Amino acid sequence: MGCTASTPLNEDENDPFIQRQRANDAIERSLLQEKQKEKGEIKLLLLGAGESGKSTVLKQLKLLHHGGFSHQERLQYAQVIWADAVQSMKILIIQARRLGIALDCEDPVNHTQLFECKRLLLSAKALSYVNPSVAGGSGFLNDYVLKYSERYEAKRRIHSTGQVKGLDFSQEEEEAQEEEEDGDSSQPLMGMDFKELSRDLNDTGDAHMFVEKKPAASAEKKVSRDDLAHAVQQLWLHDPGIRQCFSRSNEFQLEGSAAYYFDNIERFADPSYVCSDEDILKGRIKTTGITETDFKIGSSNFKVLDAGGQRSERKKWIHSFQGITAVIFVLALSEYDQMLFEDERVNRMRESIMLFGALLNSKWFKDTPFILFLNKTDLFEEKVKRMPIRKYFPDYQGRVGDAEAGIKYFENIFLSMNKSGKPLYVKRTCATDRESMKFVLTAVTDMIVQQNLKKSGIL
Ligand SMILES: Nc1nc2c(ncn2[C@@H]2O[C@H](COP(=O)(O)OP(=O)(O)OP(=O)(O)O)[C@@H](O)[C@H]2O)c(=O)[nH]1
Ligand SMILES: [Mg+2]
Repeated sequence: MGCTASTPLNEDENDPFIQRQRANDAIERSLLQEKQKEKGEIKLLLLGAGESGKSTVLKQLKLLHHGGFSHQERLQYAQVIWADAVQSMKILIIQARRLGIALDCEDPVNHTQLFECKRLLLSAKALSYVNPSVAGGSGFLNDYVLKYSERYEAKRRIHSTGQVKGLDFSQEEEEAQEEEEDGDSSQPLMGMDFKELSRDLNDTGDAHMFVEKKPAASAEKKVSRDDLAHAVQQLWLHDPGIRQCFSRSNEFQLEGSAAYYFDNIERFADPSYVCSDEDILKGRIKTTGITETDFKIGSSNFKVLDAGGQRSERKKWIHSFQGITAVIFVLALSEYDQMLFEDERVNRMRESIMLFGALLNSKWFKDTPFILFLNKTDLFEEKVKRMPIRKYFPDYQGRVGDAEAGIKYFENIFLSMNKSGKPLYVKRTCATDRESMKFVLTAVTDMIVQQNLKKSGIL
């Protein structure tokens, strides 16, 4: 006979008290497991202004630790890049007119072929070449229409105060409420079907994109993707005015990877094209909300949160501020001469400086280490050769074309924002480059693991 009392099993199971007790035990056990899991988990939060490269950093982590991209993602990016390539070339034509840049393609007598390419392109509806379900469904379509909508742009300007916005969440919440009450600028487009969206993008309301209306007779005939790709390529390679306009793209909004799209347009013209890793790193899909991705790095569990960086997205950030092990703030160094997409009166670099200061010194991150990625170094090194930093930051003393002096200058501005003297690490990055990012991300994740172990008293 053993010393533990054995009770008949059937009697126990029917006893409501014991049943309740067992249910409670199970709940407690699972809460404890959850807590233990969270305790060991490292939470990294990617923050920064829109287009700074946060999602590209996440993509590099996926390549390193998540087995890369899914087939679905490869198909999705092929659709999105194709539509953006066509739209970006249209933008260059229209902006050249606005900036008074002479284009060969406007000359039907001496440049008949280029003229025809331009005509084809301006009459094409970018969205009608996209399979909306593969491209990301109605969410993508809504975002796409808003991105290129002249009417929405005008509304953005009217609504904006032109002031740099920090992290006054109560104010952001109020504004969101107001927008809802007087009809959120983005809402009327939500939930519309593809045909309506496509029409909306092409009607006279978005006139600056579609100044040249095609004749009714040719409206029925859809230009083939190959012909459209050829038109983009010809304009890119053979119209010097297009290149000149491209070199002034800091004066308007253009996709950061537009040159890559044009250089590779033939590949993207194939409707069944499956994107390479490099294509996905160069492609852009704006993040809305906050995505969470789990990684197993060495023996540590990481949760990486990627937040949408545009102003309208920032009111959602606060929901992810708790329990963060480290913040990675991504800055696009090359954007010192560009204005925000959300408000073309605000310099992107200045917005990032203010945003960084507000986050670094906020009560939420009092004890949280920050890692600053000085990103887009490749674009920055090219840009400083032709665009003086002093034009936008008058107190800059370095030589024109001196990339090192330029990086140091901005780095010092960011370091000087650190009021509490808490840990702040700086890394120079080119988030689209696999080799260098492998190195940077390995160093960063190792450092975070070490610090986390120290903090929890294990080291
Ligand atoms: N040349 C170059 N392009 C980069 C670099 N980092 C990011 N990009 C490109 O910049 C664009 C925007 O990058 P994203 O990672 O989507 O930016 P984001 O910060 O996630 O933007 P939001 O989601 O709007 O907040 C993409 O086309 C990227 O390929 C870089 O270091 N060099
Ligand atoms: Mg993003």
